[in-house]
Amino acid sequence: MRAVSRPLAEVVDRPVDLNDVARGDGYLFVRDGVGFAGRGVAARVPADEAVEFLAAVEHDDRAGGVNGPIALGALPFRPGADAELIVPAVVVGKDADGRQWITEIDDDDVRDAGPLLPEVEPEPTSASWTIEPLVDTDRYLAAVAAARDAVRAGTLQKAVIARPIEVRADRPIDVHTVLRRLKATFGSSHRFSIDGFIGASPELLVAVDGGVVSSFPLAGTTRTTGDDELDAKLAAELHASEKNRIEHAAAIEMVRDTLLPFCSYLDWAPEPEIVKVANVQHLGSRAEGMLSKPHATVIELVRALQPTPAVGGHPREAAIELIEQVEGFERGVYGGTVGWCDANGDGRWAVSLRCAELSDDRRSARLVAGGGIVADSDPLSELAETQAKFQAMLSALIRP
Ligand SMILES: C=C(O[C@@H]1C=C(C(=O)O)C=C[C@H]1O)C(=O)O
Repeated sequence: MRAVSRPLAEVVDRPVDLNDVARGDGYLFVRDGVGFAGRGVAARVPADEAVEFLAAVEHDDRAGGVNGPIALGALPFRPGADAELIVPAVVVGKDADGRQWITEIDDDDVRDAGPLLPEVEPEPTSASWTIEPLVDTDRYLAAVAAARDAVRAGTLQKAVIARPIEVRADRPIDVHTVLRRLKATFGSSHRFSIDGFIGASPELLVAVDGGVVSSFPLAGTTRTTGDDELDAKLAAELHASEKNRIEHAAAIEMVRDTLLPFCSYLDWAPEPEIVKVANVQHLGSRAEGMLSKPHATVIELVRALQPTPAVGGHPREAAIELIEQVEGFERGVYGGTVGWCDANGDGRWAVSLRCAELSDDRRSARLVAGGGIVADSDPLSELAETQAKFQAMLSALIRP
């Protein structure tokens, strides 16, 4: 397989929005205008073989030092689960320095990727909607209580309990329109679209960029209200809350302990910061370090980290066992990770949160949200937290 990369300006003479390249049938992974949009499928490869596969592609880099072909996709919640990544036939990339390029797989048997930009604007149509819990609220509340009791009994330090809902529309959901809305409201979150799996995750699991590794685990949540003064007060309470500090510590300690053996050094912010998105605010702790040489690929780091206690719990095995016993549904890709890698093993992976899985006919979507449970967790407050988290996708999907 061969690939050619060129400056985007050689191909298009107008500004390109990655959401328009991906639209309803392509691939997207972007945050703050930096990332990729792809079209067409050149190959599907097992995630653990993706870096090797890409390294075997002959890359003619006429754009000068760009990533070249990439593989992107989603890995399920369950650790080590098989997953395939997609190598798009055409990829438009944008980096933080403002460079824009296009990489095309130059192969006869690659499926037609269609025009790079849409011929028609998406039409934001209105529809009527129903929303239904897929697990009874009582069952969810009992699951939270069971997790809390397990922590009180000393079996666990923390477990994340989630619940699914289903949104149904009377006409197909237009993914292109939804992606544009997510960009408008959640521009700084990792926005993704992969075969009907769409979302806007605020949480970076891990990124590798030329030997530099970073991670930004989030855990501990409060709401936003639209009133900046009140939001600041809620943020201060979150920062001071013992319960949320315990939830947060479990997540960052695991991420740090997992990354350290791969690193020559790793720096941590001494205090968590507040990460505010449109619907909620979190405690987050940024980490950055240098990988030891020869350095691990981003896929190896993803496999080691995933799931962190931000979505699973601590200890991991006991938490996953409890989750599977009490939650009452299959998580699938929720709580997994979504991202991309290139031939050098660089890449960026977000935790699969604030997301929706669309049905093949795109008339329904499953949304899942959860929260970390510790000894002092209150089931009804946790229910309210999931409702706040659902707002991210609900506000992008539902426009009656
Ligand atoms: C589990 C979710 O979010 C995670 C759990 C958090 C918490 O318990 O406070 C915060 C951010 C995420 O790491 C979700 O959005 O479904």
